[in-house]
Amino acid sequence: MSIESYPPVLRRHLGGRRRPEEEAEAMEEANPVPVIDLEVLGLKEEERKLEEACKEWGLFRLVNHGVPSTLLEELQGVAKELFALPFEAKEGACSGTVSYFWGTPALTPSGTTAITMNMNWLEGFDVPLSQLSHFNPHLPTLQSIRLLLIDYKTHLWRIATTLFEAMAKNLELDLKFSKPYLAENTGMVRVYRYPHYHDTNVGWGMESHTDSSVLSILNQDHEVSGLQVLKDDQWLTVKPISNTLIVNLGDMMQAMSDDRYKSVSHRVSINKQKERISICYFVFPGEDVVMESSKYKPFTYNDFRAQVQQDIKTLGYKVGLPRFHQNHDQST
Ligand SMILES: O=C(O)CCC(=O)C(=O)O
Ligand SMILES: [Fe+2]
Repeated sequence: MSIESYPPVLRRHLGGRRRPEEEAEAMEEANPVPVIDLEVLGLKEEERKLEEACKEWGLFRLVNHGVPSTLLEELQGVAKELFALPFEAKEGACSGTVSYFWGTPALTPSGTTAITMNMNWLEGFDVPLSQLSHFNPHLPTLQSIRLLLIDYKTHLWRIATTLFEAMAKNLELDLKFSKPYLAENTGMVRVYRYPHYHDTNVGWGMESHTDSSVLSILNQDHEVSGLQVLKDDQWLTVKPISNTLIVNLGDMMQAMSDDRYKSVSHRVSINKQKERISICYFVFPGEDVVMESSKYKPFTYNDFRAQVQQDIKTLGYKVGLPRFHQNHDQST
């Protein structure tokens, strides 16, 4: 048998990459996720902690973030209600700006969908935050989410800019150039539900990946665990703790930091007993802003997204940043 005879998506699993199932998992107690306090981020000691978290983990837990705990809980509650609606109601509720998706099957090169091992056990709503005022759904639960998001998005942008400026300072980036690397109008929220299932070997809630964003901010279920982060070759389960947010760094942050900061690999496991809700925010560079760094060729986020989409279509997976490396051979 020659491995080259397999479609790329299958080679990836056979060709020496470790299968996620074979890797040990542990709770984060043994190696706790770093905690950053937003209220004292101006202090030297907290800046140092942030620097270490960005370098060593690419992920941290944010406390004293200023979002009322009632708002975080209401978002979780209304999302739960929304997903509890019949499938047809959810499918029929969206048009235009907000979309409903499930399973995210991979595309074959011909464009037809194929059920592959990349099937994610989830359903979700995609909400571009800049479009909230044009979105006027009939479904009362979707309308409630919309109203909560109008409030939440102000907090998200405040948190994202505060963290970004602290990171830019640590990295000694010139804010004059790097400010457009974080653009408010690119902000989007994905509201997910991961169904529970007794046999967790059927797959993943979401397979191992890095985010393409600059920063991602997660309001994860306060009770049901699922999010796992790769740290020193070990998968750690990130504990659900109420009134805290999880922040992870994406590919764009890794690029602008010249690889000093880490776009962290993470995934979501299926829970045996309970479904899990998460409300995730992603923010990106302005679409046509050229990212300059010493490790990568200059590229815009548009270039990056197009390449990711093409790789998913033809190879079945995201290659991501290595495609843009200064010495990357385009033929591979
Ligand atoms: O649901 C989560 O906790 C994580 C979701 C995620 O990683 C993503 O949407 O990129
Ligand atoms: Fe992610």
